[in-house]
Amino acid sequence: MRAAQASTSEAPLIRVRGLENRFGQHVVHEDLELDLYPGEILGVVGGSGTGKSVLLRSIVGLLRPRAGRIEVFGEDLQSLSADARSRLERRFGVLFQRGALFTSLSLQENVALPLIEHAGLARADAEALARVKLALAGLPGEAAIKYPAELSGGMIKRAALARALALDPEALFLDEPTAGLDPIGAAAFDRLILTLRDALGLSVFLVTHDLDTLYTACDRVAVLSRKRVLVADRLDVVAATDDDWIHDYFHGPRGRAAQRAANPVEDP
Ligand SMILES: Nc1ncnc2c1ncn2[C@@H]1O[C@H](COP(=O)(O)OP(=O)(O)OP(=O)(O)O)[C@@H](O)[C@H]1O
Repeated sequence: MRAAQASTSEAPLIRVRGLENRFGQHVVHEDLELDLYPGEILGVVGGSGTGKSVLLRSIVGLLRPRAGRIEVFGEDLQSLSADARSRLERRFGVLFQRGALFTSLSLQENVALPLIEHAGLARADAEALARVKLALAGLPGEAAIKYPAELSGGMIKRAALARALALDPEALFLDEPTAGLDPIGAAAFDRLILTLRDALGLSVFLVTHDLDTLYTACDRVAVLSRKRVLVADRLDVVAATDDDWIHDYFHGPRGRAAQRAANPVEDP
């Protein structure tokens, strides 16, 4: 397993306390607690429908929780004015599950858009910077003028990542970034996230079902279950937690294979 980069002794970058989310009678989160520390890659896992995406959307300000407190960079999200909130939200980069690129725009136009809208750059400057971001996300130069429909799933993810990086965020939120990628593409994406975190000092909140991602990229893992975070800790601690879902997930055939791949010499 990789060494943890984050210092959990520092003040958290994001602090969630007493979070409650519900849709009608359906309670998704109740008294949920979670921290994201500076420089860490936090993997967020849980069964389907346990509220991983809802948690992500609450933290980035796309969903107003029913109750609770979300502190981001030391500020209480709910008590900020709309302007202050919008300034704060620009310090996040978000990669949504399906990439959410504009299909009628080329990749460089997609990535340039936040630079024009939020940073006030002229189009030519924004597109030049967009090409740098696309390269940072591992795309070849000729991809810049392509349209999303012309790209593979892996390239779309990279373009969406480039857009999430457009405004030089301090924290990156990724919703199932390797879903739909083949294993080689997924492994390359995991390495890219690690490289970017190390190079740019990002803190990363990463929703995933991908066990390989947990083993190769994450410093800590948070498990969502029964409306809250059941445990958030290093992977070995989480995997040893006494809980049926955790046991099935980490110690089933896929979990064992991911662990073997991550620790080939430790396996008998
Ligand atoms: N806008 C909404 N209106 C009503 N219910 C919603 C809404 N968004 C999410 N939900 C419900 O909240 C629950 C949690 O959804 P969420 O998408 O966060 O799950 P998840 O853990 O990310 O699942 P998956 O792993 O399948 O992506 C689900 O039961 C979902 O149907």
